[in-house]
Order: sequence, then C-alpha cells, then structure tokens
Amino acid sequence: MRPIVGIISNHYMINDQYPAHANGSMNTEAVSHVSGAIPLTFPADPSVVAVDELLEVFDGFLFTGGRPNVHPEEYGEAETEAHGTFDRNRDRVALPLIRAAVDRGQPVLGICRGFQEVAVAFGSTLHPEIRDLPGRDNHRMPPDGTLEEKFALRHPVRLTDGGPFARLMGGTEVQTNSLHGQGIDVAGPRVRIDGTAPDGTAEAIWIEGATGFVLAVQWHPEYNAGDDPVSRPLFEAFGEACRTWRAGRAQAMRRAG
Ligand SMILES: N[C@@H](CCC(=O)NCCCC(=O)O)C(=O)O
Repeated sequence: MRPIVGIISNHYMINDQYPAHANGSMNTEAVSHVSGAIPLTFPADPSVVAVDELLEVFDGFLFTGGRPNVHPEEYGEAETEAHGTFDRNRDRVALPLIRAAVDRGQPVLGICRGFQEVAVAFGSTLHPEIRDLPGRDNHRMPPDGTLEEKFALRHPVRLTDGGPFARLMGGTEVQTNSLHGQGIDVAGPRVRIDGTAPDGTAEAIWIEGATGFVLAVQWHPEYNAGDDPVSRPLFEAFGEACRTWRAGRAQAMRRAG
C-alpha cells in the first residue's frame, strides 16, 4: 500500500454559513500523483484530533498554505493590527504536531503558512508584513487575476551550494512563485535558512539535528507540481521519505509480534 500523508486543513465557511475543514486540491493531487502517497486531509482542530493519534495514523505530514497568520503569541510577541487574521485551532494542532513529528524522524513538508509554522515551531519569529521592511520586496500575490497569474513564477531563490535543496534540485538557483505577506524575522537556533530571495527573504529551510525529512518552502510547489522542475523533486523526495517511514513502521510491527 502507498504511504499515507496527513494534509492539515484550513477552516472555511462554505456559502458564508457552513463551517468546513478543507485544503486546495493542488495539495492532494501533488501528494498522490507526484509523491505517490495517499492524501488524507485532517481537521486542524484540537477538540476533534490529538497529536498522538495523528502521529500513529499518518506516515508523513504536509503543512499547507493558509491565509490566517500564526498567532504572534506563539513566538512571544503581542498581537497588532498588522498581524491580520488568525486560526488558533490550526496553531494548536500544527505547532506541537511539527515538533513531535520532527522529534520522531517522521517526514514533514511545509508550504507557505506551513513553512512559517515549521519556523515558529523551532523558535523563529515572523515579521507581519515583510514589504514594510527597508529594501524588501512585495511577496504577496496580485490581488486580482487568474490562478495562473497568481501562481506565476515571480523571483529567483538562491540555494546554498551543497545544501539539501540544491542537491535535490540539481542547482543553486531556482525560480519560484510568491504568495505571502509574512516572513521569517529571526530564525530559531535549529532553523537553517537554505534558500533566499534577492531581497534576503528566507524561502527554504531545514531543521538542524532532525533525523528525518523536514523541508519547508515559503513558495507554493503544489502548483503545477507534476511539471515544475523545482516542485517535482521536492514532492518526490517527500514521498520517498514517507515510504521509508512506512516500511520502518511495518518492520517494527513484524518484529513486535
Ligand atoms: N498567512 C501567511 C501565509 C500565506 C499563505 O499560506 N498563502 C497561501 C494562501 C492560500 C490559501 O488561501 O489557502 C502570509 O501571508 O504570510
């Protein structure tokens, strides 16, 4: 059987009335078609799921993008208007789940808000609006336009020579899309910035001392994941890590009994 990837959901109001947990189908398609895993969305609500249960059910985790920002309380700062909207339920599931999965060596892939969650889970702070910082660019998507226009490639990302991303992508410069307002301000002690945009914004990170696959990107590789030369190796490597985790789990169960 294919490994099972848990994809964290966002909270939506369908027709402004009906509460739902959902994520974009680009994520499920990338996990199924490119990672070769079964994509299962789980609710980001600590009143209905526990971290320990999720760790047992899934072989790896995809922390997706999502409009609401990680609450600044999670990195020791006070809430201001610039921080925008929040999803405290997702914070309360994502942050402990990321720490626990990384601790066990269970695969984690973070995308956009998921990148910010991985960063915060390991002690980073975020800036609420990076375009307001001197010398920094606007990394937000165009407010109008088609999906193709919103997810179009926007800037290069310089990768560390010999680092995990450059090895995966076969080069030290890649082109990426960009759909975010926040960004890493101060990186946590174990957070290694492996890719940066021309204005210095952190775009790709990994976690020092992690025994399993933990990569996170500020861009959206789920878009066009099958064809994009940057997205494809990332989702393929994530799938491989999930297969390895599942095989290890099966072996441990056979030994136990
Ligand atoms: N809130 C953060 C993260 C931005 C992000 O994940 N954008 C993608 C949104 C996709 C969606 O709406 O589901 C920030 O702005 O920095």
